[in-house]
Amino acid sequence: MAATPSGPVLTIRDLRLAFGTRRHQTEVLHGISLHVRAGEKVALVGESGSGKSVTARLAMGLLKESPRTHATGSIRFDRIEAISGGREIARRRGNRVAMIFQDPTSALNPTFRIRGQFRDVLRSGDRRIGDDEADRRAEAALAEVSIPDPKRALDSYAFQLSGGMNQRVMIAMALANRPALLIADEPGTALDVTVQAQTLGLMHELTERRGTAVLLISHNLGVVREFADRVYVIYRGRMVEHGTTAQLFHDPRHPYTRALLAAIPKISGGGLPDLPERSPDFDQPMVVHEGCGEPVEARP
Ligand SMILES: Nc1ncnc2c1ncn2[C@@H]1O[C@H](COP(=O)(O)OP(=O)(O)OP(=O)(O)O)[C@@H](O)[C@H]1O
Repeated sequence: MAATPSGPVLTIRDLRLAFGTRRHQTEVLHGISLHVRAGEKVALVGESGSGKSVTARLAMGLLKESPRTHATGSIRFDRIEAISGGREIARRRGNRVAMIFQDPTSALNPTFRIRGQFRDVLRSGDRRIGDDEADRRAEAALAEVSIPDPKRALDSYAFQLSGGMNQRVMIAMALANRPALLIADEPGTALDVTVQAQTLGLMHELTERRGTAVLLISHNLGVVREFADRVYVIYRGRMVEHGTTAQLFHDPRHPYTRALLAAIPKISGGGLPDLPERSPDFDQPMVVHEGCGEPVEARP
C-alpha cells in the first residue's frame, strides 16, 4: 500500500470558509491544510458536520465564492491555483480530478440512460470521441468494475440498477478519463455495509492498479484503516491530527482521535463516547506525526 514518494497532486493550505452575510457569518473551516501526493491514498476523517464535504466541494469547484460563501486560502492541483481559478482551471481540474459521492443513485442523472451519461463523461476528457468509440470504452470500463452485462447496464436508467451497481457505474465513470486524483466522499454510505465494503475494495484495487491518488472522506476509521496510507482528522473545521494510518491507530494523540477510535466497534447509534462539548486540547496545535510534515514542493 505504500505510495511512491513524489510531488503533491493536491495541496490545500490554510483553507477558511464561512457562510452568511458580511455581518453575520458562520465560519465552518478554520484554516485547514492537507496534501495528497501522486498515487497516495489519503483519508480525511471526522464526524458529521466537521467540514469534510465542504472541503471536497471547494476543491472540486462545486462550492463557488458568492455573497453568502466566503472562502480564502489556497487549493492547488499540481501547483496550479484553483480556489479562484477561471475556466482554464476548471477544465484542467476536470481532467485531473474526479469525485464520487455518498449516494450513487441520486448522483447519476435519473432522466438519461447510463450510455448518454458515460458518453458525456468521456467527451469531457476528449471532445473528439465518437459514439461507437465512447460505447466501446464505456463497456470496457463497466466490465472492469465487474458489471456482468455492460451493454444492458448502458441501456438502463440509474433507477433500474441496484445501488451497488450504480456505485460501480460511478466508479467506472469517475476513473474513465484516468484522473490523477479521485475524491471519494463517503462512497457507498447510502448502501448496505456489505455492498459498501465491496465497492471500497473495488475502488482500492482499481486506483492502486492505475496509480490514481485518492482522497477518501469518511466518518468511519474502520473503513479508513483498510484503505488509507495517511489520515487527517478534522474536528469542527480544524485539523487536529495527521499521521500515517499505522501511527494514528497505534498512537492516537488527540482526544478526538481517541474518541473516534473508541467508536469503531459500535455498529449503530450512540455517537462518540465521552467526548466533551469542547475538548480540553482543542486549542493545542495540530498533532503531526513523525515523517508526515508538509511535502517539499518541486521548484517551478
Ligand atoms: N451551503 C451551506 N450553507 C450553510 N452552512 C453549510 C452549507 N454547507 C455546509 N454547511 C455547514 O458546514 C458545516 C460542515 O458541513 P460538511 O457537510 O462539510 O460536514 P461533513 O463533515 O461532510 O458532514 P457529513 O458527514 O454529515 O456530510 C456544517 O456545520 C454544515 O451545516
